[in-house]
Amino acid sequence: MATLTNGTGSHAPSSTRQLSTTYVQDFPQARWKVPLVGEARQAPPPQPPSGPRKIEGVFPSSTRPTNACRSGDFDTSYPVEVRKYLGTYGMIPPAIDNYEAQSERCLKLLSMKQTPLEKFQYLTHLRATNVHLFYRLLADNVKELCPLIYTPTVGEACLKWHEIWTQPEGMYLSWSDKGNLYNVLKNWPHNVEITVVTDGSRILGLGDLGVNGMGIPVGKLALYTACAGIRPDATLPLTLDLGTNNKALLEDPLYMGSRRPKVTADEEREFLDELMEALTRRWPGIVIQYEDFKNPFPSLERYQHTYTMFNDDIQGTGAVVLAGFINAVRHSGVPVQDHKAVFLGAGSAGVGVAKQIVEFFVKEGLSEDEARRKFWLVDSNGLVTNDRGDKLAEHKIYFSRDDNGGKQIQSLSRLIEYVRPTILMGLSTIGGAFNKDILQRMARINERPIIFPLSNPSSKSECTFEDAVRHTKGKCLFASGSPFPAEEWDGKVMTPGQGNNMYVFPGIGLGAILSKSVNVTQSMIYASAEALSTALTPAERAADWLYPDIRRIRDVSVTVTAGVIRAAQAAAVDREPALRALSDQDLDAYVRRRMYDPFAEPRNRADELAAGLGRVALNGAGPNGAAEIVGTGRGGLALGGGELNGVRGHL
Ligand SMILES: NC(=O)c1ccc[n+]([C@@H]2O[C@H](COP(=O)([O-])OP(=O)(O)OC[C@H]3O[C@@H](n4cnc5c(N)ncnc54)[C@H](O)[C@@H]3O)[C@@H](O)[C@H]2O)c1
Ligand SMILES: O=C(O)C[C@H](O)C(=O)O
Ligand SMILES: [Mg+2]
Repeated sequence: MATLTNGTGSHAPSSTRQLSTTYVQDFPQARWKVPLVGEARQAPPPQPPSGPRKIEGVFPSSTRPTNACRSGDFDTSYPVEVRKYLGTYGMIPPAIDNYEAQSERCLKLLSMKQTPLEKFQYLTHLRATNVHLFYRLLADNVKELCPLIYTPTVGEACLKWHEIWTQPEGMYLSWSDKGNLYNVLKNWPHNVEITVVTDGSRILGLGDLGVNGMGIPVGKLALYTACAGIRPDATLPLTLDLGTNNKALLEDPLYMGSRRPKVTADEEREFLDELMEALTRRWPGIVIQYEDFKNPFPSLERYQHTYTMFNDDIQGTGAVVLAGFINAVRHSGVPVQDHKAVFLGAGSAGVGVAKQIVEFFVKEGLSEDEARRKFWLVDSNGLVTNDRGDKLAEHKIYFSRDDNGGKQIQSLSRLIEYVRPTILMGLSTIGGAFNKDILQRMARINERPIIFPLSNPSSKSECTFEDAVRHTKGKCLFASGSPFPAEEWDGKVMTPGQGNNMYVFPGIGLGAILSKSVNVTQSMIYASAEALSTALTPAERAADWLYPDIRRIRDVSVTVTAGVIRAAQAAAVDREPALRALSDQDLDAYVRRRMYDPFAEPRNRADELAAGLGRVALNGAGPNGAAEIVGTGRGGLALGGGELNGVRGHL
């Protein structure tokens, strides 16, 4: 049987590489029967025979993979012989496209879709029908397409998931599967290196969406592939169906999750205990990213020292905001020790970010207590203080103020006058909370106010970039969670930073995979922030940017990955000693080599075919007479005379 390639591109030399038979997006329904406890598993479906493929015109069906929908195999850039090799000959329109034609067709189709959600649906369809083309298109148009497959459009897609769902794209594990999770996971046909898991209980700033939250793991993992080159078939989007308290969804006949209230915290913990064990038994070495859980602190504390896992909303967000903060502090002209921060929102992201910045202040020479006291956190009950009279959630206590002199400040504008902060962060899910008055106050107090409205999606952003520029008269140093267009002020184009964890989680995950880390340590998270903060070009810095151009995200992810690997080595949690000996330059090159390149896919298939040529020679001439294959890189493949990677063959 053809086996899967390693998900990060850690292939054998291309000539001996074997073909991936199926892709995440296109598994056959019949294989998805879940065995009940004690029930014998369904007999596996017939597999293509192992050993070299026969290269003979159209393959007899017995030698073809059983799943006829291997989406990457239906690439219209494959020449006739590759199509025959893959068993897709006759199933694709006859013309052999080059990438330019493919891209033009896709972008035309995309432009015909009226709304972002329709564009999201088209791109979902493209991924399901030609996964490599989807990633080629994404690589070439990352700035334009990311907002359509990820934040903010993914938020709308999650709200409507039960109405727009067309095909499986990941796994759902239900409360009723408890005790049987490992068996259910066995249904997943691929070798998984990374999973993103959510219980759907806090999807962006949109609240509890139950299994509609699946859009988030799907979107995050698409970025893992696009930004960090983790092979699509090595990623597993995972949604826990543990009930929902969203009444509207529970009453909606189209809702696709269990119709039960959310399980208790204790029950969820038991479920997660089993899940963590099952995932690592099924795929030893798997990296597990927690995403969009309502209260993610207990699970992070419980698993971070025993599994290779991290929480993106606490740690990834902390890292990405720290990176932008480091750059903003440089541009602000205010010395590090003189900064003071007001945070609207004291949840997983707010506290995660504040803790990460505390670590930075400490590295800059402040004592931990001095650093902690630079933060004034506000939640839905006002300023978080020791004497507020309510029982504070565990994670807020560290930042709770004891110097408020008995005063409980509930208005953000009064708090700003009281604290006179240099930094205003928004992680509250309250769209528009940074109104004109707030922004003007910040601009009166500071020469360069640092304004980070980080809530997602755009409708929940505490302010728009346009408002921030206008009401601070172009003085703000700005980053938001969701993307905003550039603005002009005083004849100067101002570009907003996107303080979204998408800049770091791909590199954290890839770094953990490549270094084979046993844990994801806090030092690895911190390293991702430091690496990101250094990844700007001189031109980007000169223009006061806080984050690198998103179009360079693959290069940036290499830098972040390398930083994470070095931190894993320093913490001695790595299990890939060979990487320790590499120079920094060689480590970068190694990371790049391991990344999936969707543009190389046509060539990879041709390599496989070329590798089969020896067998053809043994068997005699192929059915099409003499032909040669030429690789044309991005342009796909064309039949004709020439050489491919030094391999010259006749069919
Ligand atoms: N930019 C990023 O990369 C990024 C990363 C993670 C989370 N986020 C966004 O941050 C937001 C919060 O996420 P979270 O995980 O912390 O959620 P959470 O539910 O844990 O926290 C929300 C916080 O906001 C507070 N809040 C709610 N209403 C308020 C009000 N009227 N005034 C003041 N505070 C109020 C809550 O009390 C709570 O402390 C979400 O919109 C999420 O999408 C952004
Ligand atoms: O999903 C995002 O865009 C960022 C973040 O993880 C969030 O929860 O908002
Ligand atoms: Mg999140």
